[in-house]
Amino acid sequence: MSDKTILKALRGEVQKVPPIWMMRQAGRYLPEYRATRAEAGDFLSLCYNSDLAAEVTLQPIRRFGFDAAILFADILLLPQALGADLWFVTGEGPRLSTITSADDFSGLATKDDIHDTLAPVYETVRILSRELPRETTLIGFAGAPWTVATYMIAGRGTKDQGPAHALREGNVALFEKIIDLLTEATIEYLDQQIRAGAEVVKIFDSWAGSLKGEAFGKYAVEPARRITSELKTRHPGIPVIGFPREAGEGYIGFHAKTGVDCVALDDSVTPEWGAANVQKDGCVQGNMASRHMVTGGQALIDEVRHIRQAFSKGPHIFNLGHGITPDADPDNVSLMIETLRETV
Ligand SMILES: Cc1c2[nH]c(c1CCC(=O)O)Cc1[nH]c(c(CCC(=O)O)c1C)Cc1[nH]c(c(CCC(=O)O)c1C)Cc1[nH]c(c(C)c1CCC(=O)O)C2
Repeated sequence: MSDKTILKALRGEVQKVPPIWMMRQAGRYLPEYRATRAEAGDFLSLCYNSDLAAEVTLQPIRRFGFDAAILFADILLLPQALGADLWFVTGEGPRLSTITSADDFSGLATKDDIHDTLAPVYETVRILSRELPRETTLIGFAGAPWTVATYMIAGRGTKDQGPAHALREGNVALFEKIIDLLTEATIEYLDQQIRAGAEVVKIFDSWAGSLKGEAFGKYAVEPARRITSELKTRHPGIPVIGFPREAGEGYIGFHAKTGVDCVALDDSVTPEWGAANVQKDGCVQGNMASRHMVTGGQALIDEVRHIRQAFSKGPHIFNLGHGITPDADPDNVSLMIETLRETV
């Protein structure tokens, strides 16, 4: 059994000091990231340059000594591998060709055609599994089908995921074909990441919170369950982290319904609520507000201690509730880690 702290937490061990990593830990708040990104040319070129993608993955490990490294890539590389056009508009975010008709859908590739495009990502994973310190866990990831579908249908990020909800209500057959294709392609994508050396995989469902009631069950829970169960059949024991962001009540029972080993919590729930309602079923990850990485000070210190204490009775991986933002101060990241690791 591995003694890596992240893997221990995922096996359900309660540790005196919880392991820590941070969503978007490789990112624009770090000067060394901005330099490597400039060397690559643009964000997508960085994602597909295995040496430079491995380099930016390692930067926050060298600087801060996090317990886990997350593969540097993006959830939108999978739609690109399926044939969608993808580009990033500086200061605005991603743009994609849209999928809103049966014709658009029939132009997409199949789940087995994705690997030529994604081969550099698998190579990044192989480099990282050689170069990471032995105590650091390597996390692979993909977007959840619903979240990826919201970008493919709208062609961009949306506040309320309106276009995806409209398709779900107006043409459920087409909508479900998109979800099925993404579910199957995600299984193949994560399978290859695991073969290349990912020790854990995380499924990012950033827009799960806009699915309510039955729709949450069908399009957030069920795809996560299918992906998790198939990966665990192919790779017995592979730990899976689910992140149905802003699911609220939907977090309750998510471990059991999907089979994930860990549920990542955003900061719209309190750690006390998370401990009582979610951690009782298994490991949780989270959930400090990202703004503390901008504001720092005593409030940051108090909040790290508060979260650590609230989750101290069960398995816990310390993290933010969402990604760190470009305006964050790296010194606040150091302060968070020092505070967490102080003995109490
Ligand atoms: C929705 C989503 C995307 N990408 C991702 C999600 C799900 C998680 C979340 O909700 O944040 C996930 C993601 N994106 C990135 C990673 C790498 C690993 C990590 O450090 O966490 C991961 C896991 C790098 C990235 N992905 C992106 C950046 C910034 C790109 C840059 O360097 O300019 C990084 C480091 C770009 C991106 N990628 C995406 C958007 C909307 C944007 C633009 C917004 C922004 O600029 O922050 C799609």
